[in-house]
This record gives sequence, C-alpha cells and structure tokens, in this order.
Amino acid sequence: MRLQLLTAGESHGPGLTMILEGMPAGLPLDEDTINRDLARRQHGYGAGPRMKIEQDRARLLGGVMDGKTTGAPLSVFIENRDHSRWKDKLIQRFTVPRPGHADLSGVLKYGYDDLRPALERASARETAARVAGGAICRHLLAQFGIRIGGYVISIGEIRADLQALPLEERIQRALTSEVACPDEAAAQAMQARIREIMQARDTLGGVIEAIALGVPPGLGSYVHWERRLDARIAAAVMSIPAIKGVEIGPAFENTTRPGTQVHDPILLADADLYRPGVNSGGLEGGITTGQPIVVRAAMKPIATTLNPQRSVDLAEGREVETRYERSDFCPVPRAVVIVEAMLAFVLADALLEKLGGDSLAEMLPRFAALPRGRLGDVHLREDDPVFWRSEGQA
Ligand SMILES: Cc1cc2nc3c(=O)[nH]c(=O)nc-3n(C[C@H](O)[C@H](O)[C@H](O)COP(=O)(O)O)c2cc1C
Ligand SMILES: C=C(O[C@@H]1CC(C(=O)O)=C[C@@H](OP(=O)(O)O)[C@H]1O)C(=O)O
Repeated sequence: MRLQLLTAGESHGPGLTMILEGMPAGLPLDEDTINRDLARRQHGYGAGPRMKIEQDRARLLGGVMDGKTTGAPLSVFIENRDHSRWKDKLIQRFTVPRPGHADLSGVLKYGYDDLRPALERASARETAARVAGGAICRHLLAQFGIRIGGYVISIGEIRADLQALPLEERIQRALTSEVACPDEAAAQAMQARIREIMQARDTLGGVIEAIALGVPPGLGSYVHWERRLDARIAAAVMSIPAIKGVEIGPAFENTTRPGTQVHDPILLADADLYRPGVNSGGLEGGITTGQPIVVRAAMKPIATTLNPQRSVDLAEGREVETRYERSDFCPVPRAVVIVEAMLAFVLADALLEKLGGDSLAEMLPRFAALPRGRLGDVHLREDDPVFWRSEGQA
C-alpha cells in the first residue's frame, strides 16, 4: 500500500481532520477541487436537518505550496458548524442504544458510561473527511484520464432501468437528480417513496453503483490475497457506515446464469483485443482488465427511526422504546460520492503502486508507456522479441 488516509474528529466536535499520506509532488490542488465533492455529499433527497446546518468547506492546511502538492502529507480540516450550538450546553446522557447503530457494540467494547462517545465517532459525519481525501485521489486519477462516477440504482423496492444508458451518461444524469438516479421515471418514484417513508416515520436503504472509466489493465495482482484489487475495493467500500454488501459487477445476478452467458468474451476488433460487456466488473484475477470498473454497494435502512424500536435503558436496566434524535431518513443519494471516494482512494493507491515515482512528472510518462490491453501488448508469438520461454520448454 502506497497511500494512507487517516481521519480524526467527532460528529459534534469542533471539526474533522483528514491526512492523506503518499501523494506525489507536483499535483495542482486547491480547496475548490475538494469542496465540489463535499457539497455533493450534503445534497440529496432524504437527508435530515443536520445537512441544512453544515456547509462543508475544506481548509487545506498541509502538503501544498504555490498551488501544488509537495509530496508531504496532505492535511484538510472541515469545520462542524453544529458544534457551536452544543458546545456550552449540558448534554443529557444517552442510555438507550439504537438497534442497528454502534451504540451498544461501542459501549460494550470501550466501557464508556454514556453511549455518546460511540455515536460521535461511529457517525457518518466522518465520511466528510474521507470524501475530502477521495476528491484529491480523484483529482490525481483525472491527470491520467481516469474518471469516477456513481449513481443510485435502487431505493427500497424501486429499481432504475439503466440497461440502455451508456455509463458516461449515467454519471452525468445522476449529477442533476435529487436522488442521484439517472433513470428519470425511477428517480421520481424513488423520491415519492422516500417521502412516504418519512411520513411513515421510518427509514429506507438502497443500492449504489460506482464506476471508473479509463482505468488501464494491470492494476492489482493475484499473487497474494491482500493484493487482489477486487478485495481491496470491497473492503474500502464496506467500511462506509451502513454499507452491508459489496458486489463487483452484477455478481449476485451472475450466479443465476450459466457461465457461457456471464463471462465477457475476448474478441478481435480491427485486429485488436476487445471485451464487450462488463459482467466481470472490470476485474479478473484481482487485476484490472482495462474495462470499466463497476462496484455496487448495498446500504441498509439506517438505525434512527421516528417510530420507536425495542431496546433497553442500560442505566435503568429495563426494556424501553428507543428515543428519537435528529437523523437522516434515506441517506442513499448523498452516499454516492462516498462510494466514489473509497473507489478513488483504492485506484489511486493501485496506480501509485504500479507507476512508482515521487512526482506527477515522473508518473506521466510511465503511464503513457503502460500496455493498454492490445494484441500487440501480449508476447505469446514465438517470433516476438520479448517472448518469455520457461526453461525446459520446447
Ligand atoms: C451518509 C450517511 C449518513 C448516515 N446518517 C445516519 C443517520 O442520520 N442516522 C443513523 O442512525 N445512521 C446514519 N448512518 C448510518 C450509521 O452511521 C451507521 O449505521 C452506524 O455507524 C453503524 O455502522 P454500521 O451500520 O456500518 O454497522 C449514515 C450513514 C451514511 C453513510
Ligand atoms: C452529520 C452527518 O451525518 C450524520 C450521520 C449520522 C450517523 O449516525 O451516522 C447521524 C446524523 O447526525 P446528527 O444526529 O448530528 O444529525 C447525520 O446527520 C454528515 O453526513 O455530515
């Protein structure tokens, strides 16, 4: 692993800190590049009142001089505006854990006398810092023509029909949709469904798809388990709060069809290799194939519901109903950019591994020289100058 992304800070503390270590020198970087993604994370139908209070802005505090990265760790600070509303108030102890949140598991693990420290750090407020790091990774990838986007493919039982829509267009359309869904009819139905669930005092989950375009073949490896790029992507995406399932391509749907209908054929077009379809999700043997990368993330309905759920007051030792505190209803649309951020981080890490180098200037020519998955990039013909013959092979 070349890159490291660390975050610190509580949901209602003064703010969040992000440190990104391992970025090359010479990448032009300003706060606006980060702020664009931060704004996307705050936007989306189904968000709770907190998103009206916060106006996430990045303060770049380290690793950039004269508008370019220096190769030193990058440090970003994001203020929690909500902090000023709480800081001088007496905050009541929180003693009734919400089923599905980290309240009970956190208190069992750390032995707090209040559930608040658990929810403060488990809260998805921390993903603002990750999105800041992801925006920088996305910006690095863009220098090599690699683009990342995402969209919602289902909310509750409502599914988008995206079969006929090119990947590029899906990304663009999602950017202007209130629920980040490129299928307009489905988007309307999703919005209505979220409205319904809010009125029913409940919450709803959904599925997000993130894609990466322009990724070269050869990132990741099968030689050891932790180098398989599909595994690294899955772990990074699964680390997002409330994400409980990750697929590479349509993995679960692929299980319902025979192999001959699943695997993307290897064809020749104009005497060059060509892979139609993306059933592989762009990865074979833990290595990128040069096709688009397609990742899906399943988000559970969040834990905090206006309708009470059964729990126990841990201070009083008796069964009670949960007590509601301000919350999102369906944060699936605004979680799209978080999935993108985690994908961007893993791909930037894999690209740095592949290319090495301390500066962007060193990396660019190395990238230009990478094999692109053409027939001429493989050396299986015996008259090829780089034909590799194992000893004893006839
Ligand atoms: C963008 C986003 C917003 C979230 N908002 C809430 C929320 O308002 N209320 C809540 O109970 N959970 C919310 N969650 C989910 C909790 O943070 C998560 O369920 C909790 O940390 C427990 O972790 P786990 O669900 O991964 O086990 C949100 C998650 C994300 C990604
Ligand atoms: C603050 C954010 O999301 C929060 C994530 C969250 C949770 O439990 O995960 C609970 C809510 O916090 P609060 O109780 O302060 O309203 C969300 O608003 C954010 O995304 O920036």
